[in-house]
Amino acid sequence: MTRAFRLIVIGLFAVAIAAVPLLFDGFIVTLLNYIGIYTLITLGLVLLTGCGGITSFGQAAFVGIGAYATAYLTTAIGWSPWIGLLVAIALTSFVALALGYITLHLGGHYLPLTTIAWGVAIYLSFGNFQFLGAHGGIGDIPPVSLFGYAFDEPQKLYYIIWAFCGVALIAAANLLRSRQGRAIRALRGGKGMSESLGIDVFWVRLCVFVIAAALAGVSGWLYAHMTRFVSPAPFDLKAGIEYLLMAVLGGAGTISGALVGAAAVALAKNWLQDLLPHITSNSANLEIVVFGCLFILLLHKSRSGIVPLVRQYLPFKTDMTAPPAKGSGVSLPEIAPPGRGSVLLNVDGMTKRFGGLVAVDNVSFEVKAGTITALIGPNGAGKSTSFNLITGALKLTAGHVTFAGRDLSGVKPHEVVSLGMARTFQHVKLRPTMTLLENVMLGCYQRTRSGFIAGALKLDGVEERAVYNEAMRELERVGLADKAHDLAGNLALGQQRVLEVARALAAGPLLIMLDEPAAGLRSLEKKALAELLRGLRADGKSILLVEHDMDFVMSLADRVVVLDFGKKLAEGAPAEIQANPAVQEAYLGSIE
Ligand SMILES: Nc1ncnc2c1ncn2[C@@H]1O[C@H](COP(=O)(O)OP(=O)(O)OP(=O)(O)O)[C@@H](O)[C@H]1O
Repeated sequence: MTRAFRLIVIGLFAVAIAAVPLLFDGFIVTLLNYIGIYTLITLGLVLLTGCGGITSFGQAAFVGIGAYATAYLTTAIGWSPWIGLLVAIALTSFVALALGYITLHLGGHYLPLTTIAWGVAIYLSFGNFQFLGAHGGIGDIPPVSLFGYAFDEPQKLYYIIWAFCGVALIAAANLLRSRQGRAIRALRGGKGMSESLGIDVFWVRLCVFVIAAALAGVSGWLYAHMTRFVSPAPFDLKAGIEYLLMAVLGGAGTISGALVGAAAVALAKNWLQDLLPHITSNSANLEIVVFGCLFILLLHKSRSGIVPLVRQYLPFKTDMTAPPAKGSGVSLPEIAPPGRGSVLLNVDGMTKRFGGLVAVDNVSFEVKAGTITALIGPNGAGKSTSFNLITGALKLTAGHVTFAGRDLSGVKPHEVVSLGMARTFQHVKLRPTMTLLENVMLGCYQRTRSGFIAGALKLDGVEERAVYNEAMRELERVGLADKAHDLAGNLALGQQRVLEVARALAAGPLLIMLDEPAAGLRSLEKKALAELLRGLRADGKSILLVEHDMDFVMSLADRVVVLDFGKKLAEGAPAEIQANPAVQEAYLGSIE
């Protein structure tokens, strides 16, 4: 979708929204008010669950905190609802910060389970605090007013609700296109991939968790001043599940999905509330059953939700990538390369035990600046484990790794890339739903600084242009520039490996660590890759590679280190290694 077309769509949507209270009755306006309030909560879940992969059943509790905060302050203390808004945002953010700090390091299904636990705990607390009116709740909440004008009717508050929605939708869309937005979208690729790009996974997860909670808090504030009454019931676990359903139904990874999902569930609920009493006297329970069936149907038909399903049939594609850069006055910071031939990486007595298994046993070697070093050996020899130890993805049991003169013990995995070390993986780790360009732009993460606010407010234009230019340069270098706007998931495996190399290069590394880069490549592609690596060496880059294709290795490497059963078996120039009887027996003989 072109920028102009997108602006026209947004403009028409804004005009339509603005006209509604003038054209429709109170019932429709109230329904739209609820849709707007739900959209804010769902938008948080789009960022948190759809993009960041963190499933939360507890968002209703944050809505409750926002609602109760303003209800209490405006009724018991008599403060302005606008102060109530600030406190609602601050309180939900603070509670999210505390809960996130304690729980977000958990993986798998443990984290969603904790969201149920704290969601229920917060909901139950509302009913137990006397100063919050216990189960009776708080009534007589004043309306929001601005310069003496009270937004005391649904038709009036409608504009406030949709103004908040509009700002939040645009800010979230900007955020997802920015540096930190790409980091959020990378989270689903796993910790190993994100950390290798320099992303502090815990910190990004915490930030997106707080943003989602703050959006729920704002929604709670709007809810309190719309209904003018709060009680615990609307903030229970069932509501939390419904919000999650909205996000999944709309399209959990899409901004417009928040609006579509919120509208779909609100309309369906409304329709069911009219219909079900004709069928049963216990319509509330049947409503849940119908929702459950709809959910199952959706997961069968389109797991990614309504928006991605509809998008397949649209005549244009949406592209999250920054527009082509105009002007080239900015460039990303480079790390000064060490003198050619100086020791860049020193591995000394590196050892790793997994229980009783010694996967890497007292291995030592060096990589000199401007050279290609290959790490070879039979399956299970400890090559990938060595990579993970050097990059900090695994902790050493014993030994030292020194890079560019710095001892890496104590350096966190996501900090290593900023020292000038970038890597690829034996099993390719890309984001298949992001374009090639976005995947490579992710590689620039550590060379840039824009934060969440800069991204949401689009204050990062200069840096984004530089990132775009750098990513295109690396895609051209590896021969994938013509596919820059395609999805990475549509590439053949060989090309995905090459894309990973481009992403590693975008980090501006001194040392590029390639784990089986030629696996799955056809012979012409291998030749092109070998040429690329020679070119990088000529530019002063150092390369450490693990590879099973011996023709590829021997024609390329300056030095070869052979591992066998975790131990270093031999080290030398390719010709020496090929002539080494021990290596012949342990490895080279067996692969011919
Ligand atoms: N996380 C882990 N826990 C336990 N054992 C592991 C772990 N990772 C690797 N190993 C074991 O360590 C040994 C070395 O594995 P590694 O993957 O480093 O070998 P490799 O040389 O890269 O092999 P390949 O060429 O097949 O990739 C193997 O015996 C493997 O089973």
